[in-house]
Amino acid sequence: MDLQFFDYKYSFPLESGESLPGFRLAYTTRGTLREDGSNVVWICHALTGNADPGDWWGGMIGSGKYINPEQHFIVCVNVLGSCYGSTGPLSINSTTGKPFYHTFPAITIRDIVEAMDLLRQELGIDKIHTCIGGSLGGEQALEWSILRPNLIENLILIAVSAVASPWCIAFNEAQRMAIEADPTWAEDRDDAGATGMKAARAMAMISYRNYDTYGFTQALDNNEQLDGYKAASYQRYQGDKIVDRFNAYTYWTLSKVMDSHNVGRNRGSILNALAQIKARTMVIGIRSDLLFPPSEQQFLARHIPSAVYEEIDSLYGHDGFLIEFRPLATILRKWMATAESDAKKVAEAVKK
Ligand SMILES: CC(=O)SCCNC(=O)CCNC(=O)[C@H](O)C(C)(C)COP(=O)(O)OP(=O)(O)OC[C@H]1O[C@@H](n2cnc3c(N)ncnc32)[C@H](O)[C@@H]1OP(=O)(O)O
Ligand SMILES: N[C@@H](CCO)C(=O)O
Repeated sequence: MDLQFFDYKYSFPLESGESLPGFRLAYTTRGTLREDGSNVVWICHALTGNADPGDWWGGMIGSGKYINPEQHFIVCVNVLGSCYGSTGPLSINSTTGKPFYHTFPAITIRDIVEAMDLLRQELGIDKIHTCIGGSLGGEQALEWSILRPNLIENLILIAVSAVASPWCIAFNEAQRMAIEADPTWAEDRDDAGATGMKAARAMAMISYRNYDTYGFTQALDNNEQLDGYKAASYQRYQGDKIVDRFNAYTYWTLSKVMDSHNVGRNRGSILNALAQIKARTMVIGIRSDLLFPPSEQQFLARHIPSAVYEEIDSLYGHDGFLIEFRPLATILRKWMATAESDAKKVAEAVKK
C-alpha cells in the first residue's frame, strides 16, 4: 500500500508549551470518498502500528470484511512521533538541520489528534462515519470525539481507558528504565538504546498477554528441562523483532504519550469530558486484558452518553484487539445494523 504524505509547514504548538517547526504525516487511503462525504472510516493505530492497517488489521479490512474499501473511504495515519513516515525523533529538525533524537519534544494524544485533524481538513473531510481504534488508537479516537464533538458519527473504542492507570504508567516506566540502562542511550545515533528496547518489549509482552497465553503457546517441552525454555526464547525473539522495525526514541516518546493520556485534563473532570461526546459509541473490553482491564471500558461506557458495552474473550489479553477479528466484527456488524435500522425508522417517521 503506497504511503501518502501531508506536510504542515507552520509552527505547530504542543500541549507542553513547546512547538514543532512543522511536521509530516504519512497516511494511506483505501476506497473512494462519496460526494456527500458520508463513508469515511478513520482507523487509528496502536503503539507500534503504522499507516497501513492492512499490515496489522487485515482480518478487519478488505472486500466483504467489516471495513470494506468497496463501501468505505478508509483513512489511517501514522501518528506524530512514530517512525513509519511521520515526523518523529529520527526526523531532521529543520531548525538545527540534525535529527531530533533526545530533543524531540514531549507530545500528547491531543497533539497527535490535532495534527491528524489538520490532515483531515486538508483532505476535505468534514464528517467521519466511523472512527475506530484499540489501545493507543482508542485513545486517539476518544480524544478526537471530545475535541470535535460534531465530527465523528460512530465511535468504536477497544481496550482503552479515559485516563492512563498507575498500573499502565508503571509498566511504561519499567520499560523506559530498561532503555536508560543501555549505555548507548546517551549517544546521538539512530540505534541508541536498541538493546534496552529489546528488554522493554519483552516486559511489554507480559502486559499485552497473560498467564494463560504463555501457558498455552510456550508450554514446557518436558519435565527434564533445566534451561532453553520456549517462554525465554519467545521473550528474546520479541525483543529482536521490535529492534528490526522500530527505534528506542520512538518507543520512549510514545510510551510517554500513553502515560499522559487523560481526557479530563483542562476539562474540569473526566466525567465532564466524556459527557461532551456526541458520537454513537461502542466500547469493547477484552476479558483477559491485564493492561487495560474491562473495568476501564465499563467506566467509559457508563459515562459516554450514547455508549453501549460489549466484551470479548481472547487467549491473547490486551493484544486480543489485534487478533480477534471474528468476535469484533460480529459485535460491530450487529451494532451497525441497529443504527441503520434506527435511521430507517426515523426517515420513515419523518416522511409520514
Ligand atoms: C512494518 C510493521 O511490521 S508494523 C506492523 C506490525 N505490528 C503492528 O502493527 C503492531 C501490532 N501488532 C502486534 O503487536 C503483533 O504483531 C500481534 C499482537 C498482532 C501479533 O504478535 P506476534 O508477535 O506476531 O504473534 P505471536 O506472539 O504469536 O508471536 C509469533 C512470533 O513469535 C515466534 N515465536 C513463537 N514462539 C517462539 C519461541 N518459543 N521462541 C522464539 N520465537 C517464537 C513465532 O515464530 C512468530 O515469529 P514471526 O513473527 O517471525 O512469524
Ligand atoms: N501490541 C501493540 C501494543 C498494544 O496496544 C503494539 O505493538 O502496537
